[in-house]
Amino acid sequence: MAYPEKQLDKITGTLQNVIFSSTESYFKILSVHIEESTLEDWQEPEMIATGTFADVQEGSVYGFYGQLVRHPKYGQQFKVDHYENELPPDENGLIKYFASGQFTGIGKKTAEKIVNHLGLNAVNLILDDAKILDGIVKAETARKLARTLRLNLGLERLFQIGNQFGIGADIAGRLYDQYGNEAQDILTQDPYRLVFEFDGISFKKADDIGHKVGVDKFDERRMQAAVYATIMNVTFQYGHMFLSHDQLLLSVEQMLHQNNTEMSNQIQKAIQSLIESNILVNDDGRYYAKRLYIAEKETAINLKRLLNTSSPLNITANDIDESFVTPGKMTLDQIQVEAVKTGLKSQIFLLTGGPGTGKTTIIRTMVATWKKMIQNRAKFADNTKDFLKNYQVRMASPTGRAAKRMTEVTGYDASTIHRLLGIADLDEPEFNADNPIAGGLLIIDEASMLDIELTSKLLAAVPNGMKVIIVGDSDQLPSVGPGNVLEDLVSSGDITHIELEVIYRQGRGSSITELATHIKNGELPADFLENQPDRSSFMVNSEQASQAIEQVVALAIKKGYTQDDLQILTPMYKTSAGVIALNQMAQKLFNPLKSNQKSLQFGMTIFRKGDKVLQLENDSERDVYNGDMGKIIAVQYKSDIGNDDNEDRLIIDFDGKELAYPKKNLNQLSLAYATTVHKAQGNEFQLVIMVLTNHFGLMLNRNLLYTGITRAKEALILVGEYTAFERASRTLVPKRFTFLQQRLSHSKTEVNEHDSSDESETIPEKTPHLTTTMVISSAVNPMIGMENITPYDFM
Ligand SMILES: Nc1ncnc2c1ncn2[C@@H]1O[C@H](COP(=O)(O)OP(=O)(O)OP(=O)(O)O)[C@@H](O)[C@H]1O
Repeated sequence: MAYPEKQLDKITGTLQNVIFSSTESYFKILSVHIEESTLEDWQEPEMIATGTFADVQEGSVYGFYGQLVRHPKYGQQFKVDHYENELPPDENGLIKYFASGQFTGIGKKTAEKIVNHLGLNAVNLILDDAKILDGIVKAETARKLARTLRLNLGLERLFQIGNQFGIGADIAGRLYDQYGNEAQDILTQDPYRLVFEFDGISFKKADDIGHKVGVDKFDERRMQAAVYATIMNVTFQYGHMFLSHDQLLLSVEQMLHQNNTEMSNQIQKAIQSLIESNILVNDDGRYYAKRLYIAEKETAINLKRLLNTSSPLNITANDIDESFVTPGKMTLDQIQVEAVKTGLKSQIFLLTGGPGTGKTTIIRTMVATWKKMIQNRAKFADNTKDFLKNYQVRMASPTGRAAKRMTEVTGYDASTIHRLLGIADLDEPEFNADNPIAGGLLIIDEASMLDIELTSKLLAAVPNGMKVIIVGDSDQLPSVGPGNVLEDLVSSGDITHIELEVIYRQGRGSSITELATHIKNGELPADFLENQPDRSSFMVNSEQASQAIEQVVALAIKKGYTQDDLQILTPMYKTSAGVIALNQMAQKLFNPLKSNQKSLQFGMTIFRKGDKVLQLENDSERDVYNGDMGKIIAVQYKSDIGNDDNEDRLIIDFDGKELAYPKKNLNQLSLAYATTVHKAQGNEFQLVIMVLTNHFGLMLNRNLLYTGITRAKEALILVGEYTAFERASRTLVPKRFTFLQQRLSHSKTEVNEHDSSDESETIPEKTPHLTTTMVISSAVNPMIGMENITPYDFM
């Protein structure tokens, strides 16, 4: 195999010592004594080399390929792209190497025999395939020799091979962690296996490698990986639970850029094989990834289980009446009272409503009423303490912020659902069907964010008899992960549901809730462009949007708004009015660079003390989740006193919890002055600046706009193009293909693995992302009423 190499300099030298070795990655800093080099400008006998290295040995000779760079603090050093162990250069040296005693069963004679047969390239030939030693040494000796060579050189080789395939050292290191010495064979002989098993190699990457190593285009491993990757992309990118046969076929053909009869036959064969090997499920024409099928099926089964049990407390209407606690001096309206009473009586209850309709008020009332009721009952229990524990209220939400808010309003502990279930990364939850959570009443808020997999885990851990109250706003964006849980539960009709419609929020923030109601109904209000005490719109064309936002933010700062109060929301990362550009702009305004200020850079982002930051992924172990916002309270360099990470790091405060982010973890963070609407779900801010322009094209939909504006508690400023806002308000988010609703509605027929009842769900024939049609509003003058408006009008 010959793969093209990058043009790099080479230093050959003896490793003198390892100055630094990261404990969590393969990053190392080495001091190298140079024996030979292609660098023209370097005259010193030694050089500092940095990069990703396997278990390198001090005193050994290596060839380092890379470039001379200037580190701002440490001066010139050699940044290593890849390296190789410089094996002895002649036959005598190689014989000595094999006979050195480190290879069991090999003395001088056997070493000579190996080198005579295999020549100077013996090591590489053995690493490629140990069978080459057949007939030269005994099978057992050959096996041990190959094993020791791989232990010594395997990861180094993997780095080199990975480099030739465009796989960086991080991924190569992770491959080695997962597969050990087998990684090299997998990469070069069966790269498609990685699509199924390894998080970090896409189908496209595997296919590039497959192509280079000569895998046939109809090879069944390629076909199966293509089908699997397609279904995973469609479900995890677009939220669908399944595809029809034709959608799946069409999407795979599109991914492979080929649609002829032969290809179509091979894809269908691959679909069949994946079903036989239990990776896909064909559920009456709905093609699921097995794990999603199980999640949907178990969600339905657990909901039915819970619906069919009753609380041992046997709560009556009278019990609730006697314990009813109204929060503060408020008088709940009839439907709110009914929601509290029905909710506490039902085994499972759904409460939905837009902003300001009293969902939190009802949670407060329910919790207070439940607490009183349980305390009354506890008087008659054998063991009061146990009784109170067994019937305690549990509260959780998909995000940390929402959980914190629940705690604040109810005075009861709430947590993220991950925390409630004890989900640590990749492991099974600590609480599950065999080890259920304790309590008598479970309240889940922000349920629009529930995806099917989290819901399935949650419901499995709910014991029989525990009441479940699910609260959310079904007009918000659906969950990031697959499924459409809240809407499916509502439309199943099998679960008691009350929708709150009257908006109670008054004063500041109230015209925002009115606007939300209009948008929910698919229209912009007639007064959209008129300034309200709590809402204003600033219509500019897309090129002017970022400048307009800059002016608005500058003015907000003058008026005393802090970075915690203000949030810029935009649909996408790129474009001049996207997250990345707006963050850079807002950072300059909120946290301008001071001279000699410490900072850490990751990609294009420079983090410094005082910056508002966003966590981009779930880290259950540290209890910090995708969408959590924090503030950088310190930037610590490696040499700083008190830095026990031994590398540069940030200290971030997430609502009172301080976490360290060494440099290698900075990929989990971004600045958070501006975020996507998706990332802001579950969070609320005093002032929201919402940006929509027609550049955001297919992202413009009603749920996105609705979710964005309802993040604003006190004031909302809309910036962008009127037509974009109008288009968003008229465009429904594409429907997700799910079957939870039908599985629930068909509760009379047992849902099981072979369920093939005659559900008459019609599956749209084409994949939605391929055919999404947008309902674009009729022409409206974008500058209506804009003549005299300046940013001053908006504050
Ligand atoms: N029946 C009522 N009478 C008077 N005020 C009410 C009533 N119900 C709710 N409110 C008030 O309306 C405001 C909004 O209520 P609440 O926060 O419970 O709504 P919500 O649906 O949780 O809103 P959001 O989703 O925006 O947080 C609160 O100030 C609350 O005190």
